Amino acid sequence: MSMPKKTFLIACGGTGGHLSPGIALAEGLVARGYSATLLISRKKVDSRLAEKYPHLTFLRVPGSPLSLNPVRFAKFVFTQAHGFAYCANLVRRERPVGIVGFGGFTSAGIVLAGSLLGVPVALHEANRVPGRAVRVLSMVARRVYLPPGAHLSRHSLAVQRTMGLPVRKEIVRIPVAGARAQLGLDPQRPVIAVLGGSQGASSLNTWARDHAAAFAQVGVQVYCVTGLGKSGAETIENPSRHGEAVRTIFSPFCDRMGALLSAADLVVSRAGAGTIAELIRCATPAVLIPYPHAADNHQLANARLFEQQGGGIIVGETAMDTLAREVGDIIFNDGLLRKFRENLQRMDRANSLDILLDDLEALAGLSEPKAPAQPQAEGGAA
Ligand SMILES: CC(=O)N[C@H]1[C@@H](OP(=O)(O)OP(=O)(O)OC[C@H]2O[C@@H](n3ccc(=O)[nH]c3=O)[C@H](O)[C@@H]2O)O[C@H](CO)[C@@H](O)[C@@H]1O
Repeated sequence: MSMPKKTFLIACGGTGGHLSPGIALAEGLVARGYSATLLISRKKVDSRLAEKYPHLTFLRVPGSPLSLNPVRFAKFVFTQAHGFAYCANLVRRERPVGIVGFGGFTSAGIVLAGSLLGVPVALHEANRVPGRAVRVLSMVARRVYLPPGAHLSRHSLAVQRTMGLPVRKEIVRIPVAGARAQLGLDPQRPVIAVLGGSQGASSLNTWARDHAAAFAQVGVQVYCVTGLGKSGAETIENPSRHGEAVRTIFSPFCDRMGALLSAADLVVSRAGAGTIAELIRCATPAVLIPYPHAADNHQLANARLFEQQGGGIIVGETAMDTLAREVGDIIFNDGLLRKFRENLQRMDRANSLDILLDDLEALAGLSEPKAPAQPQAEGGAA
């Protein structure tokens, strides 16, 4: 009779920035012979991202984000209490050997239930300014993974580890002509990809629409991922200065991020930790426009390291009127694009998933502990 597989529970819903590393981790655990269940939210973006992974087990847990609006606060309290009861039952039933939370409101119930029931709990923070969920829940965690240069001051260093963001295994660079053809783009013409994180960014969508004709004039194609519910799929053709048709594509969601980052000469994007890790993995230069209302301005902190390491530049939301000029200057500067790509290749840390898996196995008592990775200097890669 075969032994049941040891199970890890991974709480990673609410945004693509939480779910994508959760999927990467789940696939890594399954490849090492464990079973993994992903706890996600009931938001549309979670369902859409999960669709592509029918071989993984997803559970939609009750929960909603914290809000100071009285009605939404009452909803938060009610759904979190419901979520906690659901998670306590789940832990008793599944008897996981470890629990990993990637932050956000879906982590709270399972992390608290797991720690009360004696399961080793780890938290992973993707951003260079740790979020509220990770700060609060770190009190009960046996391990907290933080990006290079980030610390939780009130915490023992024995609990904290420096860790990059695990990237889904299919996000890899592929040959550019094939990538462009897959996406319905002309393989011969340059491409700018416009990304707004998992929810899309209205100001970047408007910018792409307003500048599509001007980029077409100079032969540049634009591929804009608008975000679910923000607009429908649409392909527009505008003339180049030689009268040829040049494409601009708007798509609400992208299932082939590896192909898109391979197709693009330059990305114009928000500065979510997930997108930045994928830009580094595919060595695609970017102009980052940090979302100005992100908690504690963490997107600016994420973007600053990317810029300091030479992967691209930052343009502030208030300087959007300069964005087209900046993008125009970079897209035709082959020397600068090459330099950005070289810098990005130096940043790649392809093994952060393996380091994470090794440490989780040790934490769950499934292997001998290894020496902790030395905290990295401020300039370490994501
Ligand atoms: C507005 C906001 O606060 N966003 C936060 C959210 O990221 P948010 O989900 O907005 O964005 P990220 O860039 O971190 O991640 C997006 C993820 O979704 C995937 N994707 C996106 C669009 C699409 O069409 N297809 C697709 O697969 C991307 O490949 C990536 O893996 O959590 C991140 C991690 O804590 C934070 O750094 C971000 O600041």
